Amino acid sequence: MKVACVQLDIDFGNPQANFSKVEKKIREAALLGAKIVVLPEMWNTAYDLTRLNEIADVEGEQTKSLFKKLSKEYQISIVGGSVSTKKSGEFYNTMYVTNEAGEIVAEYDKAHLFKLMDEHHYLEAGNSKNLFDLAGIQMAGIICYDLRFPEWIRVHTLNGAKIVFVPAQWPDKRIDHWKILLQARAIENQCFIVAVNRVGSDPNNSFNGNSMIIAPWGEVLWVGGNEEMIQIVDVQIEQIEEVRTRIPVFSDRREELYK
Ligand SMILES: O=C(O)CCC(=O)C(=O)O
Repeated sequence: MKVACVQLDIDFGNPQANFSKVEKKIREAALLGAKIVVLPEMWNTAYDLTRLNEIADVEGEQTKSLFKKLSKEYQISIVGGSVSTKKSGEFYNTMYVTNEAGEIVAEYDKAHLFKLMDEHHYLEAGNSKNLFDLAGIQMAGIICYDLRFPEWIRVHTLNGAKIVFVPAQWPDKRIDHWKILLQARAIENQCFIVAVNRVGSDPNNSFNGNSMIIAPWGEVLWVGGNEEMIQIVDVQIEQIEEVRTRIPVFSDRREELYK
């Protein structure tokens, strides 16, 4: 399964520029042969939180319509990173996912809001899991800070997720945490992790990419540099079964001890 990570810079508070860049990048990834295209977090506005009322995507309509159009045109799935949305008058950090038929198969609001970047002052937290099926394979998506909650990823892999997507705007000053946590989540859950971070900077932070694709044994299949790039990796789903047979972590769990 060919998965494309689209690592990009984001124009602060300028959805128009970001929509046109993202459309171009998705087209480019599709023409390179990707079957699943993955974007970073809050790519429509970046963290311009004080202006969300003007710039957030109302009911996610612009995002959904772009993804549906491109998914149908190229028969690709899009794991749409996330966008800032305004839904029923409240603001969210929302991931949309489309399948190859151009149907929306997931809508997820970031569950753990990141106080260090003021999300809790401006956004509402989501309360639902994010499991979806693409090409007959169960997958899951979390967003950035959600990565620091191993139980949140575990609940998704216990429900069958074989690939966990992690779009982010993870600042360079904590990039070591990002890399170590991503690798740990892949090893402990014996699943693929596909993580896409942004590059560039905003008024408060700078971002150095390091997007990653990690195999269920923990091997880093690809790590991005510090600039915009599209990378396609062929993810071999059958590796999961091999790893889970070699070390049967899921059947060795002692659920009764974990309360
Ligand atoms: O947990 C971190 O260090 C970064 C999290 C973050 O930047 C976010 O959730 O937007």
